[in-house]
Amino acid sequence: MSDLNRLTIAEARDGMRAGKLSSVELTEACLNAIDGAGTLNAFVHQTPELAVEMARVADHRIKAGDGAPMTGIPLGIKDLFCTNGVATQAASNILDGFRPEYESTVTQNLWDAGAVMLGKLNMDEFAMGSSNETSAYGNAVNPWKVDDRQLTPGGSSGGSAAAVAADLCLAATGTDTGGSIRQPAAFTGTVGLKPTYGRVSRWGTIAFASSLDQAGPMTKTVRDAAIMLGAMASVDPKDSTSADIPVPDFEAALTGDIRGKKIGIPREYRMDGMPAEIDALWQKGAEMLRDAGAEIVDISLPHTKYALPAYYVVAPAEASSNLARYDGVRYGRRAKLAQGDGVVEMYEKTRAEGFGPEVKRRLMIGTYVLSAGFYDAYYNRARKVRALIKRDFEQAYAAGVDAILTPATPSAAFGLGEMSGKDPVEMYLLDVFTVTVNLAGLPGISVPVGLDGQGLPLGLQLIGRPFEEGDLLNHAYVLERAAGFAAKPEQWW
Ligand SMILES: NC(=O)C[C@H](N)C(=O)O
Repeated sequence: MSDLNRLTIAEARDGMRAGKLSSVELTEACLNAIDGAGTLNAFVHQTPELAVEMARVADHRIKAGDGAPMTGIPLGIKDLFCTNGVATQAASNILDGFRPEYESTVTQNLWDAGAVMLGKLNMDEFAMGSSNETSAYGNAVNPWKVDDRQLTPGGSSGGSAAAVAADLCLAATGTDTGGSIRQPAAFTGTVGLKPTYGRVSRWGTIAFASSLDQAGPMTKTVRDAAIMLGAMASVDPKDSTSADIPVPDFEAALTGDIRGKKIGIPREYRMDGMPAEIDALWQKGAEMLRDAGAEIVDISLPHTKYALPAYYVVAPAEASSNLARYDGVRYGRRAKLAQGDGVVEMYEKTRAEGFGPEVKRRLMIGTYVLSAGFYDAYYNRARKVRALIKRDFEQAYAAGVDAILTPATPSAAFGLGEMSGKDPVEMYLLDVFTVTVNLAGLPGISVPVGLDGQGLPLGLQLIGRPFEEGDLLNHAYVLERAAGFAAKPEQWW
């Protein structure tokens, strides 16, 4: 079989179980694809020897009849997950040289299930950004391209999205604080699932904004997202926000039957100036779900317009606290000091040269909104707005809505460099459809549904009830099948 790297998780799993291919063959196909894709700058640290070793173990396990659904599946890991002995930098210079002495719960769960690590994936620095351009490694590149215009794969999990879209791995891990899984998935024609807050352990995942961060799968299909979430999720005593709710079989929830389900279309998401293409795609998506037997209802989420400002207060506030630990003493880089420099100069110089401009901007915003005179005016007010946003969703679900359909992004992927130099708020506006879901702690999934006029992928977002990822995935599965999105980027790299 050639092009094994193009397989989905489900196809590879079934092939390995049937003895038609081995994990070593699959892993080697991915390693070759990675070698040929340097221009995409998706993988930033590779672990080829470890990968082949893990694949060998997986093959033995499958032969012994001890395989799990993820056994032998080669994955890319976002650079935000701590991996024991393997460089982990959160795409920041301040973590240059950091090799964790422990494994994040998410990656440990994946390795326990028999998955294979290919290496670490590019991202925005500390997951702050929507274009991958804040990465200390330089940005990853979207495998989709129009003429000679190179495009962003989105962010912050842009390396993960690029790697999955270009078939460098079968799937990848991502994290999502305000849209970092769903937006890059939409920009690359892949599937990205942000689980309910608390479904997946945050232990060992480098923190950005702890009350919003959630890891999830980035895959080629909805079925793969269901399989991979099952392996990533766990009840973890090491994370106090891990929910004590058993992990069900998400794949079994993919019945393809959504007859009688109620899908909400929130009127506040129909923004002024929304491109006609996005609006048309949204309507088409609603029709697909209606044709599958669901009832489409108009709903109101009245506090939506306050979500972005609330997010860009809460997230930087939490980041300023979380990133205080990078002081040149405990992790990664320490600045060169001059004669007579004391500990304060060491902190200052290390942080000044270690953090990039976007991270510094957020740390300053965060410190400001938490400072004595402004705490009530900004931080407390944002927390109250957050509670109202959460209540909007609760009311919709209490009224019988099963899932909510919205666009995933306000546009298709934009050109690299097109946003830089502009007001940073323009980039923040791209998160308009996704941040509400993090503020409310809900599960959300981006599904590729169509192409824009230039031939670039566009995604729709489905938002589900808390801890009902199975039902959400089933809605996404129906949408995926109806849309029949089969386009792939032409290989130019
Ligand atoms: N981390 C994320 O979810 C991405 C979001 N655009 C942010 O910069 O905060």
